[in-house]
Amino acid sequence: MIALDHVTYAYPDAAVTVLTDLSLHVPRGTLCGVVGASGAGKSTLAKVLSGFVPHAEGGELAGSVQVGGIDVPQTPLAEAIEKVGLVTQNPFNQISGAKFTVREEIAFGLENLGIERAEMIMRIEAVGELLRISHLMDRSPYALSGGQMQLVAIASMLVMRPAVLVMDEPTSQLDPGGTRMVFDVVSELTRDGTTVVLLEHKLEQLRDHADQVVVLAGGRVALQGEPREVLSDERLTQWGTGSTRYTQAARSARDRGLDVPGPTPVSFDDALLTFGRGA
Ligand SMILES: Nc1ncnc2c1ncn2[C@@H]1O[C@H](COP(=O)(O)OP(=O)(O)OP(=O)(O)O)[C@@H](O)[C@H]1O
Repeated sequence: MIALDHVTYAYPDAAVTVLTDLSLHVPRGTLCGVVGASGAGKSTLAKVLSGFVPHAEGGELAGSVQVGGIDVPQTPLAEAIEKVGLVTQNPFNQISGAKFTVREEIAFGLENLGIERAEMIMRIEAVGELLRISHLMDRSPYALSGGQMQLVAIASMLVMRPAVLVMDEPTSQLDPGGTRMVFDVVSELTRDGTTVVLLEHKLEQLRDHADQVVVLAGGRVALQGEPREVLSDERLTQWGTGSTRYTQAARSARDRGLDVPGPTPVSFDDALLTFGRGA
């Protein structure tokens, strides 16, 4: 469903490449988490996957980018958007600026897709309930809190039902309850066949929800695999991603000679099982 092969990219007039000979394959219906230090190129990868690079930002892109059945660099952005939805890091940038209410804002993409009115109404109501924003529908998109705006930005993408969703830190402005809800919604979408790439710093959430995790470092995929294995890898510190408090606690216990059985825990649930108090 996603096949990037030997992708190299530099922004216009930049002396160095941000992505260098990067290859990444993600099967359909997978929730793929991407982690990496600040500046590792996560947002750039999101823009490559969705076509904003190079279509909107220019620059030099080499290699092959196949996403949701299309060759992204060869497909006009307006068409690519139908297949690959991008939730940007800053929801304020995603608001169209052309609509007076949240309902109209969420309808904006559907209008461009030519979806008929009854279907549009049905989809908007459904996404409003799913993300618990039905009560905001008549508000101005600019009279929302950062977290509410983030949910509206996510709703605007989900409502178009793209085959692939790329989400760049979609829960950065949400409280823990909102974060859990978004991760649960996204997991549910993958069960229905949507492929999701989630660029994220919240390692515990990725451990609990992702099917696979990718570490970006030096413009390449440094590591890719099962979430617990990847997120407890000792090299994460050297790659600038850090580790969760549960991983740190287990390591420090081992350093003091204590017996911490099994694989290193990453999340609270892992820690419960590791210390024998699970289920
Ligand atoms: N429009 C641009 N023009 C030139 N350089 C850019 C542009 N956008 C990003 N960069 C550079 O590309 C590199 C990767 O940036 P990117 O935003 O992709 O990293 P990131 O991993 O998403 O970081 P963060 O976690 O801080 O969001 C950085 O060195 C950044 O300065």
